[in-house]
Amino acid sequence: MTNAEMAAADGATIKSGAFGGIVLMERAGGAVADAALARFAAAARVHVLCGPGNNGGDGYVAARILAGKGLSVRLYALAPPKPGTDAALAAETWAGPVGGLDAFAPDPADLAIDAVFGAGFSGALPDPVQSALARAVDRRCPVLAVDLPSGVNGDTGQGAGAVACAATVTFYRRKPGHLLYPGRALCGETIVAEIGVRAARPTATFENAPDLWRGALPRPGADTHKYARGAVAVFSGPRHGTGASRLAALAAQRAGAGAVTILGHPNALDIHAAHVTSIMLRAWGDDPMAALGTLKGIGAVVLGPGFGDLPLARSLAAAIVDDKGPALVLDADGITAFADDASGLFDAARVRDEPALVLTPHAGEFARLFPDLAADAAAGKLAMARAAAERAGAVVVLKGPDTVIAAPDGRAAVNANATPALATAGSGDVLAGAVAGLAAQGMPAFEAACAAVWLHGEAGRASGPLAIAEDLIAALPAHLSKLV
Ligand SMILES: NC(=O)C1=CN([C@@H]2O[C@H](COP(=O)(O)OP(=O)(O)OC[C@H]3O[C@@H](n4cnc5c(N)ncnc54)[C@H](O)[C@@H]3O)[C@@H](O)[C@H]2O)[C@@H](O)CC1
Ligand SMILES: [K+]
Repeated sequence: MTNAEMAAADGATIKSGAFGGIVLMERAGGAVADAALARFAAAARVHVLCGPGNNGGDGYVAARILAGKGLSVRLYALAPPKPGTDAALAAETWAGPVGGLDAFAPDPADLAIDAVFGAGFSGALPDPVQSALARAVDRRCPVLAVDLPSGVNGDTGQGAGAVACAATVTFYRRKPGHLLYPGRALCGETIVAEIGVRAARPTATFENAPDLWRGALPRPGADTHKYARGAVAVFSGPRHGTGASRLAALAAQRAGAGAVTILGHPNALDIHAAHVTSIMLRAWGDDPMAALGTLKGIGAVVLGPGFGDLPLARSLAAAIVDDKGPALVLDADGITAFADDASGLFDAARVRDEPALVLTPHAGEFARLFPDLAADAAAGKLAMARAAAERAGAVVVLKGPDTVIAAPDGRAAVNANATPALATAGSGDVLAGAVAGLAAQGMPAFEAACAAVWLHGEAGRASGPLAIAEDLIAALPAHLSKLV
C-alpha cells in the first residue's frame, strides 16, 4: 500500500468504530517493542528517537512498554507531538525524561529505535536527524526502524541521508518503499505486524508473487496440440549476432510454448541450424514481415535481442502492432529503434482493449524511450513505470534489482526475488523469451510479464551466483511446473 492508501485504511478502520487511533498506535508500538525484545533483549540501553507525528507516537508507546519490561530506556524528541493528536496521547503515557536528539550518544551494545519519520515523511531529512542516525552507524549501534527507516520515502524507496537498519517493523502491508531500492536495502529484515487495520479499498500495487498471476498460468487441456500450446516467433540478429535470439527462443520453449520459430536471414539461420533442434527456422527474403505472415497461429513475437538493424526493427514493430495480431515483446534494439519517436507505435498499441505490447527496458533504454519521465527521478521507479505503461498502451517491465512491471490500467508489481546472478549477458534475452512464451499460451500480457520476471528471479536463485543465461533457461521449467 502506498502512504496515502495506508493512511486511508487507517482512517477507515478508525471510522468503522471498531477501535480508536490510539488503539492502533498502542498495537503498533507494542509490535515494535515485541520485535526489540525478540531480537535485542540483551541491549544495555534502548534509545528511542521520536519525531513529531504518529511515527513518533509509536516510539513513545514502545519506550513505555520496554521500560516496563525492565530495560534501560532513554527517549529523545526532535519536537513535541502536536497537541490533540494520537501521538500527543501516547507521549503523555511516557513518564521518563525527554532529551533532544543531540543528547543521543549510543554504544555498540545498545539498541536505537528510529521513530522519527514514517509514512508522513517527504522531502529532505533535517540535519539533526541525519546526524543522530549517522552517530548510530558510527558507534555501531543497531537501529530498529518504526514503519520505515527515517528519510526513506514510503512511495518511492528513495532515502537520501537514511541509514541502514538492522530491522524495520511495518504495519498491515508493506509499502513500495520497502521493496524499491535503496529503501529495500536500508530496511534490513522487514517485519509486517497485523495491528487490526482493514483495507478501505483494493490496492493496485503488489509485490510480484505467484498469488498475483498463478490463476492465469497456462494449463493445456487434453485436446491441445503444439500450435494451440502457444506459437512464438523470434526475429534473429545477423550472422555474427544470433545468440540473443536463440536464448529468447529457448526460453520461450522452456516457458511452455508448443512451437517456436526463429526467423532470420538465411546466413544467420545456418548458424542457428548448428545449435538448435526442436526450434523451427524460417528464412526471410526481402520481406521479413511476409515471412512472419507464413507462420501458423503465432501468439507472440520477440523482436530486439541482438537484432542490430534499427530501421528494420522499427518498421517490423510498427507493422506487427498495426496488424492487431500477436503480442509483441519489444526488447533491446527493438526499444532503441524507437528512441527518437515512439508516438506512432504507442498510438497503435493503445487501440487494443487488452495490452498486446510488452516493453522490457532497463533504466538506460527506458530513458531513451521516455526521456521526460526518466528526468523526473524524484517521482520514483513505480510512478515512472506506471506513467510509461499508460502512455504506451503497453505493459512496461522496467528492469533492475527491483524490477517494476506496470500495466496501462494502473496495476503495478514490484519484484523482489532477483539476485545479482541475473546481471549476466543474455539474461534479458531469456526474460523476453519467457514473457513471449507465456503470452503465446494465452496469458494476459501483465500476468505473463509478472510471471516471467518472477520465474527468471527464481531461476537465478536456483542457478547460484555464477549462473550464465543458459543456466537460467534450464532452471525455468522446475519453477513453472511447481505452480501449474
Ligand atoms: N492511525 C494511524 O494513522 C497509524 C499510524 N501509525 C504510525 O504513524 C505514522 C504516520 O504518521 P504521520 O502521518 O503523523 O507521519 P510521520 O510521523 O511519519 O511524520 C509526520 C511528521 O513529520 C513532519 N515531516 C514530514 N516530512 C518532513 C521533513 N522533510 N522535514 C521535517 N519534518 C517533516 C510532518 O510535518 C509531521 O509533523 C506511520 O508511519 C506509523 O508509524 C501507527 O501508529 C499505526 C496507526
Ligand atoms: K521511522
